[in-house]
Amino acid sequence: MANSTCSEFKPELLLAHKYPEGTFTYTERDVAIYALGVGACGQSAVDVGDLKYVYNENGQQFVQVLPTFCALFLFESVPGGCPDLPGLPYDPRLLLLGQHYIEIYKPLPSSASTSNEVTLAGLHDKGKAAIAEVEVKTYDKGSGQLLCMNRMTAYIRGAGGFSKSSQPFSYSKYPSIQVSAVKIPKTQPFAVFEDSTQPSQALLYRLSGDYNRVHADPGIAKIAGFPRPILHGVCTLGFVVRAIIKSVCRGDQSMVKNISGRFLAPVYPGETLISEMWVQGLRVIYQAKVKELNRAVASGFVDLHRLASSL
Ligand SMILES: CCC/C=C/C(=O)SCCNC(=O)CCNC(=O)[C@H](O)C(C)(C)COP(=O)([O-])OP(=O)([O-])OC[C@H]1O[C@@H](n2cnc3c(N)ncnc32)[C@H](O)[C@@H]1OP(=O)([O-])[O-]
Repeated sequence: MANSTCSEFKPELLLAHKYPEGTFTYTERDVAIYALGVGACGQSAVDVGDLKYVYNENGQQFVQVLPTFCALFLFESVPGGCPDLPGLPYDPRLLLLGQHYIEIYKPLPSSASTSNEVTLAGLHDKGKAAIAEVEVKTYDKGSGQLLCMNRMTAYIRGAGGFSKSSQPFSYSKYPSIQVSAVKIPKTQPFAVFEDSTQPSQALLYRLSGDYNRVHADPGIAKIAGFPRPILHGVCTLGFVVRAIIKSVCRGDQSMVKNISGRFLAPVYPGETLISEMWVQGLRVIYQAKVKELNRAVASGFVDLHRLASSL
């Protein structure tokens, strides 16, 4: 439950809050369902780049894992993406995903049991909204190795104003460089990738464990201020990163090191996404637009371990 009974904000209570450790166990079936959820093979069942994420193609022993699969590790510990914030009551129906950041330390196994350590990484009073940042470190239970880190930035409309407006509360436990807003270059993009989401995209994506009702329930979507259910931000991110792997990494998903996304406007299932990419050293800057509206919906960067030799 994303709720609390206190009405007065007590930062010390919130910052001292201990979140329970979560366990997330997955199999190759989960990996394949996730890949379908972020559009793999959505345009062609024999897509040359995508089939390996959903099928043991060419006798490959294991189904390959998309790097954005990491985002799922958070939802076992933070159901619906609504963090428990003691002392700071809010309406979970008004919460949106503002940003998402991922660091990948080890290649993701195609099946594993993981333990997930949850901490509050940031809290900011923006007046009309509160911003809560939840960090999850994921360990492989078998080897004890740290696999990845997710940091979700929840933008909670209507929950701001909990501190003095002359000195708005702001706490962050990580360097600001990790979230620096990207500047979209004025030059022609290195690559542009178009992909359609399906009308059922959010209903398929949620089966991977991200069950926030704003993505499925028309009534909840209306209360949240949308004419119909919206696509999960991390689903949009999955589409974009898959496009970058195809267009810049020449299909090699192991090149991806860090992923950062900021969600600028909602995407409705069924809309067409256009991902524009610019390569700057080992960083790929991207912007995703909804084609039908020519509207930017997400921007950010993907850091790579290396560049493809054919670039
Ligand atoms: C979580 C799980 C549940 C939900 C899942 C989903 O997937 S939902 C689907 C996926 N998500 C979506 O579809 C969400 C799509 N995005 C939106 O609808 C809007 O961008 C918004 C409602 C998040 C903010 O709009 P607005 O007009 O209310 O904002 P403003 O421009 O007036 O700025 C106010 C302050 O907030 C800052 N700030 C602004 N934006 C962001 C951000 N994204 N991120 C972080 N921070 C942000 C900005 O810098 C400023 O601070 P400053 O500079 O004063 O210190």
